[in-house]
Amino acid sequence: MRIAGVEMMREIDRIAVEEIGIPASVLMENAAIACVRNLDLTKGYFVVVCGRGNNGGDGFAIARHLYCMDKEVDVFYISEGSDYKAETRTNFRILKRLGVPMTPLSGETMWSFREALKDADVVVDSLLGTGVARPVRDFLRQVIQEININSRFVLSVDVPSGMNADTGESMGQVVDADITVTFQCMKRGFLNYEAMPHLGKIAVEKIGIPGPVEAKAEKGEYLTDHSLACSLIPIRDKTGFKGNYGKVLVVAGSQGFTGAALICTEAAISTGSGLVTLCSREEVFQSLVLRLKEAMSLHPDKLEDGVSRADVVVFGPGLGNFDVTFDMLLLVIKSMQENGGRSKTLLIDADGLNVLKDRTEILTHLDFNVILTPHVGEMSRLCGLSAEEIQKSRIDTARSFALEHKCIVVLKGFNTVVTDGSVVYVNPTGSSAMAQGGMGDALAGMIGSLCGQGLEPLEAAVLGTYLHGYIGDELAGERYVVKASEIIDAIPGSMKRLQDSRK
Ligand SMILES: NC(=O)C1=CN([C@@H]2O[C@H](COP(=O)(O)OP(=O)(O)OC[C@H]3O[C@@H](n4cnc5c(N)ncnc54)[C@H](O)[C@@H]3O)[C@@H](O)[C@H]2O)[C@@H](O)CC1
Ligand SMILES: [K+]
Repeated sequence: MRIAGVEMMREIDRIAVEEIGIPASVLMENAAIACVRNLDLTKGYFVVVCGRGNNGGDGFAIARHLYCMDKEVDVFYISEGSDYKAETRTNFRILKRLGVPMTPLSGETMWSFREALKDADVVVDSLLGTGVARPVRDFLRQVIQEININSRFVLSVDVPSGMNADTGESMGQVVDADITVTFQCMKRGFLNYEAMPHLGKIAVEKIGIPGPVEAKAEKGEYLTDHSLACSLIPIRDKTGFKGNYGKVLVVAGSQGFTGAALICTEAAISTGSGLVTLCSREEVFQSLVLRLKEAMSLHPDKLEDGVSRADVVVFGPGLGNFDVTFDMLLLVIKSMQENGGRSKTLLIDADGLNVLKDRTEILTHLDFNVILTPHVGEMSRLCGLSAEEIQKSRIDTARSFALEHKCIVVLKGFNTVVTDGSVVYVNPTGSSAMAQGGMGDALAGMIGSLCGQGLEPLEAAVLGTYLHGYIGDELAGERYVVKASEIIDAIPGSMKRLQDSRK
């Protein structure tokens, strides 16, 4: 599914109407029907609050549909504007002629508006959509406050009124929706954490604009679809043997952090790697060897040999933020440059990222694929921006870092951003039930494993993140929190189910 900002939505609309010839009134009608589909029609009394733009026009059309269904509907509108666009005016006039109760909002009608909001089973918010162009002040601000204080359940049409659909920021006052029915594409601003409390559940509804029209205006930003993730799961050949499914070398684990090494290694095995080897720091090597079953072990003295044999190196979980970790990373990089280059992938996670602070230039001229999997704190150390700055612009931060350093960035957190600098996939799965130590180690092992099984690094990162969160969501249905080891146990079953579901 594509992600769009305001300018892209306008362009999609323009192409659909002007170049393809789809009447704007058809789009508005489809938008209204899509909203009605998301309303609880067992309810009887609806209040629709309409602004002056086409968002308001959607609201007038929604009110008509509800009226046709014999629902009790009250429409409140900002004012009868001579500036209505044609489709909005048409829908306004139809309602007038039908005799649907319509009240212009003003100081005098505020009392009856408030009472209607309190009585309504559902309030439809179509005051402002993507066209919010200036700070929300004075009267409109008061109208939004009344909606927030008095409503039982609010459906926002396209965008919670007062929210900037590009940034997710409040323009002064924002409607608190229970559900936001947004049209055609996921709005970019909805992915900012600041926006989330206002959005409620998000339903992205097509309104009759064909995919190729969207594609003409697109900016290479997508939400990972379930169907895309399912299609990426590698098909295992009946005659395949372990050598076909990738040799993954995990370089992980030091004193106090042996769990990270084991989790990462086990995750790679459970995701389907043919051969997984763990190389740990000397002081924990012996104890870790005893705990490995399917995986092999490699003494750190043999690191170079191990790298030369591996297809993928996952470097960093639990290695410690020490000079020796940086030295090991340099050794890995040198060995990968000398042995195989292009066909190999290096995934750097956790302490592998921490030791890159102020040294990221070493990533820029490598012959092989590099994937970085930072959480926001690690990203902050890598790029020098504060955590707050990054959280406000997660997509842009990840994208520009990936472009500059010629690598793939997986910026973890809710709505993990996966990008190679050219395209962006935002991951919709996962939740704070997964916010525990070890989760990132599991993700690193999963992505590394998928690279070794032949997926392009970007595909591996997209699928790995999706799967990781998807399994977490499945488990969180029955648990307060989900442990990394539970994710690992569930990987093979979930991959099989998802793969079978595409048949
Ligand atoms: N393909 C599309 O893009 C479609 C868009 N539709 C709807 O059209 C909406 C966009 O319509 P518009 O561009 O007319 O924009 P809006 O309806 O979002 O708002 C524009 C109106 O609000 C006023 N306004 C803006 N900021 C204000 C503020 N802070 N305080 C007071 N008034 C303010 C403007 O002067 C203008 O009259 C979408 O959100 C969607 O709901 C649908 O009708 C279907 C098709
Ligand atoms: K709205």
